[in-house]
Amino acid sequence: MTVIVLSGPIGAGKSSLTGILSNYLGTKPFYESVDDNPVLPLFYADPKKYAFLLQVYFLNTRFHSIKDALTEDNNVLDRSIYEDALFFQMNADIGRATPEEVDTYYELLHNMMGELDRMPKKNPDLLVHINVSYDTMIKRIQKRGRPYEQLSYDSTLEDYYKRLLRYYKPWYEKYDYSPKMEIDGDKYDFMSSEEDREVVLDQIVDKLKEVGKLPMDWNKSTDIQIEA
Ligand SMILES: Nc1ncnc2c1ncn2[C@@H]1O[C@H](COP(=O)(O)OP(=O)(O)O)[C@@H](O)[C@H]1O
Ligand SMILES: Nc1nc2c(ncn2[C@H]2C[C@H](O)[C@@H](COP(=O)(O)O)O2)c(=O)[nH]1
Repeated sequence: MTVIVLSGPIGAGKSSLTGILSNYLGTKPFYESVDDNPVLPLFYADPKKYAFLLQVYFLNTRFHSIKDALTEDNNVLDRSIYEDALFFQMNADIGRATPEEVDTYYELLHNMMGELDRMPKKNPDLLVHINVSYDTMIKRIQKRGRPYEQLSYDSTLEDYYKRLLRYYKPWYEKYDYSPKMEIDGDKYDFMSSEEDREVVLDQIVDKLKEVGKLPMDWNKSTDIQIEA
């Protein structure tokens, strides 16, 4: 069994690369609950009121996905549960959670992570982190077009997104639950350029070989599923 998780800021390309990668490797994609998430639009309309509820919602859905992913066969997840605290801490730091909500959240997170420790497989096999600059992030958010994520919806979103990028750098550096690698999301347009897509997939395949999750002589034409 091999579990790959994607990480990165909003609009970095996680869902897109999850689809491309799982299709390429012949594995199952697991997507974050976004378009069917009833709390997300509420959060963007009134962040202070809904930050805690949204976090509990995401934590719950992420916990479900990761439990499935860690018990099923090979798969790719479009965001890691390890990013959950990054989002909540950032929101708490800008005054969107009470001290009681902060304490309750961390206790809940601790309990849930304790449950994961009891799973036969505790951690993913590889984290693929997509790095993007602020300009790229905004272009992609515009391209995707969710109204409540647009800068025109709320003038404080510029600061929120810039802050999010600042939180991601130390988060990635500290991350040590599994081997990890970075993809340059500014440089590679893996959506429209076949050449760029190949480069990115090659980088991931090379890393999977390096960490012993693909045979060294694997190539797509051999059509072998990633190794248990
Ligand atoms: N590397 C890329 N090059 C060009 N467009 C991209 C790239 N990655 C994602 N996109 C586009 O940006 C938007 C956001 O991508 P998405 O995969 O939803 O990001 P995330 O899941 O990280 O929030 C989508 O419209 C997608 O087509
Ligand atoms: N406050 C939080 N917001 C979150 C969290 N995880 C995702 N999100 C938001 C950000 C986007 O608006 C949307 C989808 O995220 P993508 O990165 O997939 O575009 O949901 C979170 O934990 N807390």
